[in-house]
Amino acid sequence: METDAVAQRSEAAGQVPALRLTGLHKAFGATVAVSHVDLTVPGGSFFGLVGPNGAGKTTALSMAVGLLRPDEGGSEVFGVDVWGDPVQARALMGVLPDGLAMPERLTGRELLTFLGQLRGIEPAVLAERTQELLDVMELNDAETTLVVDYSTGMRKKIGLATALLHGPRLLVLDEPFEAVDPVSAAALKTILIRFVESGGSVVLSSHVMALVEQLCDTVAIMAKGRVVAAGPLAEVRGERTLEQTFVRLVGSDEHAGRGLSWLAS
Ligand SMILES: Nc1ncnc2c1ncn2[C@@H]1O[C@H](COP(=O)(O)OP(=O)(O)OP(=O)(O)O)[C@@H](O)[C@H]1O
Repeated sequence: METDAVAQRSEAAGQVPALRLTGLHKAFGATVAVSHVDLTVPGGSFFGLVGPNGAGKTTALSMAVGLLRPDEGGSEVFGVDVWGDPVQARALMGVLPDGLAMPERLTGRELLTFLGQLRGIEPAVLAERTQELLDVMELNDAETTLVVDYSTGMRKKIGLATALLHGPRLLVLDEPFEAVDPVSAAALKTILIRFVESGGSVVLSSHVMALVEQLCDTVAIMAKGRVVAAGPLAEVRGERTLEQTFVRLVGSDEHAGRGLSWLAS
C-alpha cells in the first residue's frame, strides 16, 4: 500500500498522524541519503522502519525529529511542525538517536535528574519517575557507575529512559535493541507494548525482521533513500514473512553464496 493511502485512511478516521514526513530529502555531497520521502505514522501505531545498511533510516529519523536539517521537505509531530515549532514538537516526543550524545560523567540517576530538571519536571514527580525508570531498566545495580562506563546495552537502556522521562506521546527510537541482551530486550519490549496500549505511538528502526514482525502493526521498508513499501504489516508482507518481502523488494546480494571459496579450502 502506498504511504499516501495510509495518510488518507488515518485522516478519514479523523486522526492526526503521530508523525508525518513530506518530501524529506537530504544529500551528503554526491550521496543522496534520503530521497523525497513521504511517510505517515498513524496515531497509536507501533511503526517499524526497516532497510539494509545505508538505506537512509538514521538520516530520515534524524530529520524527522529535528536533529538534522533537511535539504527539502518537512516533518510534523501530531500536526506540530518540527522545524517551525521545535519546543512544542520536542515536548510531544521522546527520542533515542543512533550514537547517543549525553552528559556521561554522571550516574544514571544523576543524568535522569539533570535532564528532568532541564525539562522543568516537578521535583517529587521527577524523583518518582527516575526511580521507576531505573527499576524497570534494571539499572539500579549500577547506582555508582558513571554513564561513560556503561556497556552499549546499558547506554541504550538509559537512553530510552531519558526519552520516556517527560511522558511523551510519540517515541522515535533508532535501533533500540542493538546490543541489548535478551533479558533486557524482553523488558524493553514490555515497556514499549505498554506504552502503545496506553495510547502512545512508537516509531523504531531495526534490522531484526522477527522483532519488527513481533512488535509492529505498521511498517515501512526503505532502500537507497526511498520508501519502497509502507502500510499495515499484514498488507506489506501478504502471504510472506517480512524477511521474504524485504529480500524480494530490496534484492538479495548477487554475490551471496559465491566467492570467498578460499575460506572453505
Ligand atoms: N554525516 C554524513 N556524511 C556523509 N554521508 C552520510 C552521513 N550520514 C549518512 N551518510 C550516508 O547516507 C547514507 C544513508 O545513511 P544512514 O546512516 O541514514 O543509513 P541507515 O539506513 O541508517 O544505515 P544503517 O542501517 O547501516 O545504520 C549512507 O550512504 C551513508 O554513508
